[in-house]
Amino acid sequence: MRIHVVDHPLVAHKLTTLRDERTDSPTFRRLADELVTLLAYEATRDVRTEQVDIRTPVTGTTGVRLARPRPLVVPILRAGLGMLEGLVRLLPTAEVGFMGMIRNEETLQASTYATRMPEDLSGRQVYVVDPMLATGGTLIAAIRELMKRGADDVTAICLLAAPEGVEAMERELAGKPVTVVTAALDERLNDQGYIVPGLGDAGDRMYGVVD
Ligand SMILES: O=P(O)(O)OC[C@H]1O[C@H](OP(=O)(O)OP(=O)(O)O)[C@H](O)[C@@H]1O
Ligand SMILES: O=c1cc[nH]c(=O)[nH]1
Ligand SMILES: [Mg+2]
Repeated sequence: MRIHVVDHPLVAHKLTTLRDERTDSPTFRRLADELVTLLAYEATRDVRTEQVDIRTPVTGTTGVRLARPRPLVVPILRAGLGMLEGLVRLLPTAEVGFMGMIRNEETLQASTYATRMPEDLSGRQVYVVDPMLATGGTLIAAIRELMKRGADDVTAICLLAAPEGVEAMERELAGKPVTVVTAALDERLNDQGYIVPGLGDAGDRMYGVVD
């Protein structure tokens, strides 16, 4: 597994406002959208392309376009939904699959309540988006499901990652073709499994508190 922490002043600036408890939901959603677009630049570095012959108004030339099969983007509901548009804007040929997952706040175990994506992902590049990589339970389960369906190259784009979650992914997905791109690797998890300093509950901050 590869991890890439994007070190860029614009990313750091936007992330600081995102973390700030005074940032309201509309601003939080806008910043999450902007941040995924910046992270996508790094995350799509190895997106597959094919050569194409075109004519400019001046001459013929050879360029590239996104290859088939199309990449698949998978937001992990709820909070991952806030990162979807920012990514598909840059990957116009991508298809979109959905996974609804929830972490039990007592046991910290992740469970899946909805899945809607192709059964056969053989040969597909998949981009999973979820703002928070905390214990790693959610992302590990999601990536296992994608690989069970045949995905051969998975990139996870997160806004924040905890060292505990990165270690769990390295242990559980050792040797798998997985890359994690994140805006920051934070200090640790607290006793409730929240990332420190973190930004709180990403889903609640985007969409409001659910009982
Ligand atoms: O790495 P983990 O310890 O598994 O935690 C990370 C998960 O927790 C959050 O989702 P949550 O369960 O709060 O669902 P929500 O997006 O509906 O709020 C977050 O968006 C991740 O999916
Ligand atoms: O800090 C955290 C950890 C898990 N999920 C969140 O939304 N925030
Ligand atoms: Mg949540």
